[in-house]
Amino acid sequence: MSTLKRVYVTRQIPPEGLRILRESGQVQMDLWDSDDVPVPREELLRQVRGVDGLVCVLTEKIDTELLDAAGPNLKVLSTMSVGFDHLSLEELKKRGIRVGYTPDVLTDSVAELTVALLLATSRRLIEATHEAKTGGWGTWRTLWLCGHELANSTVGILGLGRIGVAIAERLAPFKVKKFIYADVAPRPELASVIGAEYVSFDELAERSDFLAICCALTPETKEICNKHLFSKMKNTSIFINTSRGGVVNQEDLYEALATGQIAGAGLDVTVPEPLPTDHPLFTLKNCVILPHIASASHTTRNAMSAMAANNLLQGLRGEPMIKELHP
Ligand SMILES: O=C(O)[C@H](O)CO
Repeated sequence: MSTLKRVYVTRQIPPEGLRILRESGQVQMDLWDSDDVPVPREELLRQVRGVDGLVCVLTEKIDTELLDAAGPNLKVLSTMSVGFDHLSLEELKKRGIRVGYTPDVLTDSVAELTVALLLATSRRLIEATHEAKTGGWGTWRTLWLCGHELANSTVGILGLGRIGVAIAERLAPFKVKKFIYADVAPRPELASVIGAEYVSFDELAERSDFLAICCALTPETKEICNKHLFSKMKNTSIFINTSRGGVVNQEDLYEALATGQIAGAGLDVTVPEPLPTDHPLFTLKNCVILPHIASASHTTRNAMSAMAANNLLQGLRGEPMIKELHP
């Protein structure tokens, strides 16, 4: 009888992770062999039947239905993501299923992209290239395409963790005057790295010239960025979200951008994803929307896939994982 553990991988993850799984000699792996199309739900429910381990990405909802379909053999779930709002943690815990995820390895890439998005939004780069390409570039004009600069600004971070610190470290050389942050509790150790001041949620909104959203999506943070927050922000402020779309009330954000309540927004994440091309946010010049690419560098995606594979194998061996979520 084979001692290989049965594993299903819900996406063609980057090569490093697949290599680790294939060469482990530990698993018999089935794979949804596409990166372009997520595994259809029906197919997923069929494929997970009786598996010992599952590697997923953030497009798969790991909920009661799926765990019921998998059955009692399932002992380890490994998600190739730092975010875990697609997982029913309570249900996983109840069933004693161990959960691996991939923090840290993506911090640099996400921080880098956040800075790029912030600059693209505040200095109106997308509008500017569009104007240059489509004949809007007349004479040099004194106030045309003026944006907002980081020098002497106050940068606010909602949810100070590894990524927020990494963003601040990258922004500091732009001569930011002050970093402030809000969170459920002060994070003195992390804050001291970037000299950030702990403030209330309202103060964060009122004082930030740039507001970077870095908190996880949880029931507490769902749509926490809504008209209350936007109404307290300055009309010169830039709002940047690279965490999860669900932390923002998009109708309220649209209103704030369309009425000039805030100056601009850069979003790498939306609800839903993909955001329909006829969504009102796409009509706004002061809203830059990216298709969830914050961790999308070759190095990082391979590192995430390797970590997801190693987490799974360690979990199946009953060893500590490199990065395990303890719900
Ligand atoms: O949760 C994550 O890992 C990011 O959103 C995608 O890399």
